[in-house]
Amino acid sequence: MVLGQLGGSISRALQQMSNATIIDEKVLNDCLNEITRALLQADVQFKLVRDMQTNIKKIVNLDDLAAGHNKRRIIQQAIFNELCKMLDPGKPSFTPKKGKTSIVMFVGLQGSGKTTTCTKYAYYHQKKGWKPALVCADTFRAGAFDQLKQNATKAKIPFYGSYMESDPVKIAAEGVERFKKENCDLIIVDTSGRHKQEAALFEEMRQVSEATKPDLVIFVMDGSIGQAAFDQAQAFKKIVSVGAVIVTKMDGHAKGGGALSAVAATKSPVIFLGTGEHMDEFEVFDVKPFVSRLLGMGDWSGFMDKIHEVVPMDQQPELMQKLSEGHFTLRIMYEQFQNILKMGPMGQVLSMLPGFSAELMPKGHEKESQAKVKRYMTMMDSMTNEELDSTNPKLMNESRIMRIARGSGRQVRDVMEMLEEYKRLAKIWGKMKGLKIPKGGDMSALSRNMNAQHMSKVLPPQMLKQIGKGDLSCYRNYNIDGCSLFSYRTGGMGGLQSLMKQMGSSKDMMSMFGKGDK
Ligand SMILES: Nc1nc2c(ncn2[C@@H]2O[C@H](COP(=O)(O)OP(=O)(O)OP(=O)(O)O)[C@@H](O)[C@H]2O)c(=O)[nH]1
Repeated sequence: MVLGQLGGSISRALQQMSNATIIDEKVLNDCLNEITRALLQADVQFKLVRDMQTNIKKIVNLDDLAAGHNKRRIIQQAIFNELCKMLDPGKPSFTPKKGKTSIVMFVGLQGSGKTTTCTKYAYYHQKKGWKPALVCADTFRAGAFDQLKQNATKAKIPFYGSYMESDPVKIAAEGVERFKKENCDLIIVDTSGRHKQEAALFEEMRQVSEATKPDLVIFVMDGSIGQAAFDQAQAFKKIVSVGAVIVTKMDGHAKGGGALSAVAATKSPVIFLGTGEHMDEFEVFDVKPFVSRLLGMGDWSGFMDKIHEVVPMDQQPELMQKLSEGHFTLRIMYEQFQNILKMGPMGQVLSMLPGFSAELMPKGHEKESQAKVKRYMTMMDSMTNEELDSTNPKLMNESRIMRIARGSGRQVRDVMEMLEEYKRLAKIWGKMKGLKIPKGGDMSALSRNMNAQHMSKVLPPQMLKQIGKGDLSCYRNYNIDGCSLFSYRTGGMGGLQSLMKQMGSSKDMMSMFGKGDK
């Protein structure tokens, strides 16, 4: 994702500034010019970038800063604030309430990903216990209704549309009426898209809006449209009251800067990002953690949320209990591998950690790591329950190893390698023995109290050392190996502690850049 490149360029500019012995006007200007270049390359509108530069210069008056002030921190904070300001229109969008009927209308150009996003939006809410429904008021594109019907059926979401009726306004009104009667709490109306901004599309859109009286109009924008984003978003805003933006295709070549422009044009917040064609490739958009990640400052809370997301809540206390008793079995390793695969691209997850940006993660290694994890899991699929649940290393004798190799179509040495990995991990996890589990198994309490010591258990010692040195270049070559991911949970406090010192305590950092400790 090109947005990763933007983050990388901004982090590098900040890093270069930090390397300078004295921070004077020239160093500040060089840093700002570098950031300006990066933003323009990412398709952020020129005026926005220029305003940002002027604002930062106004805030950071080097002459006024008394000696002893941490100029780097002040500059970094100013850049952080300005980027947040660009993405935060100052007022939140209308938020539908579960159990109370809300009508949400989707608008956007043809191919922006409206229909796909409608289903993702419905699916996201359905998973959270809502009763969503989809109405297809796109009568312009022949396959639109079929597409929506197919997606909705897959996700078991009720839908409404017609092959015969050609009046989108009539369909929209009928669909909304029907689902109101059925007590759906989130009625989503998909509208037609056209090649470009044309009068007929806008008139139709206005009429659909008038007939359905949406509580929220979401403008769906293809993240790769670049500089055109501002005008396009503004044109839609003039006709219907756009209240929120969803930027799609952020997984592809999207430069992402268009998102910033769309916010400025519609004065509406980005609420989600589309990150793939699949139903669950949909991320809630949160300004501060997003900018933190862009600047390579990490997003602790996002990282922990991701972990909570993939380790089922009901498994967390049980897992911790077993680990605290010193029981690390092959089954636990298997379940952990499953969780890792669910976590999604490693680069994306690691970009939530301070010092990382998605760009710094070598792409090629992700596939390799995943293939290795999958290979290990295939071998474990050929094991008996007794083997999976045992903590006795002697159980795995020669004949069992040969049987597993045969059963999984792998070589004996592959099975040996997997068992070696298990032993290594068992040793590491053995250190969890005696861990105090929060009362009632409340794992979120554990993560809320996250500090340097906890983080040191999830990061590899080499990485901690490099983070401490502030040397990000190493990540280009850092061999992210799916299996050594587990070794991230061991040792190496020094680096992280010094990082924390540089940035203030983790608590400071979270309240400054993220959601903060609750
Ligand atoms: N990679 C990627 N593809 C996406 C994403 N969102 C949508 N798409 C794809 O973009 C294409 C167009 O998406 P649609 O949902 O049909 O777009 P639309 O805006 O409804 O199009 P019209 O109905 O013609 O206006 C499809 O191939 C989708 O699979 C995304 O976040 N990432």
